[in-house]
Amino acid sequence: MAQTLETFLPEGSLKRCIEALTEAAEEISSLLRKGAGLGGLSSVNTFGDQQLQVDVLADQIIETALQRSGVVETICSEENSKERPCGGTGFAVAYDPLDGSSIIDTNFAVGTIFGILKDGSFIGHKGREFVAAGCFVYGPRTELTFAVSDKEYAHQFIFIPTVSEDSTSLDRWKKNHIFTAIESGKLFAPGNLRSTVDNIGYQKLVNYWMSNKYQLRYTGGMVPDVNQLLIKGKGVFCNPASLSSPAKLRLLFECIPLAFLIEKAGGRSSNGSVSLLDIPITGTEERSQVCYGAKEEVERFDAMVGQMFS
Ligand SMILES: O=P(O)(O)OC[C@H]1O[C@](O)(COP(=O)(O)O)[C@@H](O)[C@@H]1O
Repeated sequence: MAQTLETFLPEGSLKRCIEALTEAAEEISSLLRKGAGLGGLSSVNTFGDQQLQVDVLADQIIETALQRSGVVETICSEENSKERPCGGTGFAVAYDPLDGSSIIDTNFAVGTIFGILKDGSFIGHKGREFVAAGCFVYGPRTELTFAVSDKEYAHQFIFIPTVSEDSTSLDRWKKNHIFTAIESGKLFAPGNLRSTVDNIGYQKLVNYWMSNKYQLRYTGGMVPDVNQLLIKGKGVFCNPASLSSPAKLRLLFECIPLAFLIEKAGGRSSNGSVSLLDIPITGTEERSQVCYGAKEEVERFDAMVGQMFS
């Protein structure tokens, strides 16, 4: 019988926190499948992005679930980046409620990204201190891919909406993968390609991938595009910056949690010079260029793109 999240996580506050996130993800997943909230809102988030109704809905669903858990002291999100009380004790949780706003209308896979720290604030900490991080993928299947600090590797669970008398909500999440390595392999997911106009290092790197017949696999959704590196066990994802196309990805809500996942699965992460897990968190609104993938691929990114424009 497949292991479930119920038996994978030891009893305790982290299990309660992950359970709250799964309950929210189940609700968001059903919202998306019903096509709810696709319309734009007049409001913008703290990063100045126009918000979709479903962005704000997902943000509220996660906030409510974390409040109900009683184990979360502080939350902040891409839709509302200010750290704010969550009424519980124990963790600080940072999240991007719905990553891929620009591709929801095209019905591509999107996701929720989260990072958990055992403290009341993220400020002054680093991603390497997180106790757990990961993402929910809302594609043909709804899946959770995450890692915890006191367990090896990264793990994936698929949501099977079964209801039986003696099962808990976490029993609906069945183990379907363990990720132990990300090797070199010819798969590339090149974000912010328009920055190749004035980022010559990135231009040369893209030419390298193409002249070495790398396979292009890019949807424009960070969650499915990074998650594929774990599933395929190979390749490279990047979203570099340039003067004309500055960094857009949010360090705390997107870059660090996915770096935690990739590095637990044996891959590497970088901002062009250091691991994203070694960048001190000085605020909740920082952006960064990113690269994730096999050791060799990330080293090539650092050598050819580096940190010129971030
Ligand atoms: O269009 P680009 O520059 O390739 O960047 C796409 C990136 O921006 C994002 O859409 C940003 O995410 P949001 O949808 O949360 O704003 C990522 O999912 C994706 O990887």
